[in-house]
Amino acid sequence: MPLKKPTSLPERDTLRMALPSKGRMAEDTLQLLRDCQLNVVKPNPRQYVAGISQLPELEVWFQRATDVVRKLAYGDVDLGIVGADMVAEIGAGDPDLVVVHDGLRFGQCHLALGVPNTGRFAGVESLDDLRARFDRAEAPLRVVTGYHNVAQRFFEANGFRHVALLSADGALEAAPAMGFADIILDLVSSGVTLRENNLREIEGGRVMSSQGVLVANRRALLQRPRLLEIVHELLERLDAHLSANEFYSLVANMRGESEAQVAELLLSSELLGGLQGPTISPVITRGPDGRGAVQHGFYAAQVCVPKKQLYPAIKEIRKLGGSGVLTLPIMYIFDDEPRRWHSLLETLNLAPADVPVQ
Ligand SMILES: Nc1ncnc2c1ncn2[C@@H]1O[C@H](COP(=O)(O)OP(=O)(O)OP(=O)(O)O)[C@@H](O)[C@H]1O
Ligand SMILES: O=P(O)(O)OC[C@H]1O[C@H](OP(=O)(O)OP(=O)(O)O)[C@H](O)[C@@H]1O
Ligand SMILES: [Mg+2]
Repeated sequence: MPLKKPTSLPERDTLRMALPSKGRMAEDTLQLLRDCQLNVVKPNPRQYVAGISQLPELEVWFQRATDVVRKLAYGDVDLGIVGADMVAEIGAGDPDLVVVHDGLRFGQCHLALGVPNTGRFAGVESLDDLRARFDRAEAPLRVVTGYHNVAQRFFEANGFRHVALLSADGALEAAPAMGFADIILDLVSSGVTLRENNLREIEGGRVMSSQGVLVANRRALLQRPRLLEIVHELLERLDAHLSANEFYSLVANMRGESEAQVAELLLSSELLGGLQGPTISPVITRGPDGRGAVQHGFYAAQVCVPKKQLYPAIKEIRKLGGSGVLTLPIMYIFDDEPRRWHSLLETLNLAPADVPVQ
């Protein structure tokens, strides 16, 4: 019989965060935290508890992805990092789970139906086709998946009435060829596994997209002293790193009559407006007397551009008379207050004044 969820939080003095112990998310989670200057120190590889020196009151527990969500739901851990797919499957509709950060930009994949290219399913192009031809009481559609809860909701929402959900612990893509199932519902990222197994996605067959998310236990957020402060710090560090990762900082020499005129030139371009407009500085060179002298008609301009727009931005700078463009990575962008912090406070019905954070 399943254990009923306790009505009060387990008593303990420490705060706990669960991270995936193995699989694809494990190393990327640790790397993300390292990128935020948070080093998880694991005394030895077989040990399941670790610490982060910058957050001494937080214990880190390594758990299988499914257990990260279960333990969050029960309040045995207060925070966790896991794929959104796992939250949907294991924690669906649980009011105790609060997604604090919904886009950690790793573990990107989506859950989708995989339908055989050959045989009875060869002509099925869309979910509507699939329902019209294979949702039959006399021969239910056999779907193998590790995501029974997600699958059940998806098929119900899409009007299927005769689906048999089957289980397997891995290599689901082999099941249709083996004759064990008709189609699969599994994670896809590059699509190679589907393709190599003679399966394909169909129109309307995408179930949900997923990436790493930071999740918390709602009651822990409200009742455990210091947890909200730690969450605030995590959100600040994560967003500072994740948003910096999207941009390059460019420094270029620009010809112009004045700072204002150079600024105007740059602002005339959509690409070069920067995050908050460009920064323009005079260029100082050594004069004949050995002292610094302002070089007239020359300015250094600094702008941030999206990484994907790097080359168009450089062409634009040249078009505006710029030269010598230095391209620098940005480590962190600490903005005023993370947008997700405000959303979290709203979710918890708290006012900013209730949570004094530095
Ligand atoms: N191909 C993929 N590309 C990107 N992310 C993925 C991919 N497969 C899985 N993930 C993400 O990683 C999480 C963990 O999956 P993974 O397959 O590494 O572990 P697992 O299947 O839970 O455990 P095990 O290694 O024991 O099978 C998934 O819940 C999902 O969020
Ligand atoms: O679209 P692709 O890039 O090919 O990735 C999809 C595959 O990745 C996952 O399996 P994984 O490699 O984690 O193996 P597993 O079944 O042992 O978990 C998933 O279950 C798919 O089989
Ligand atoms: Mg897997």
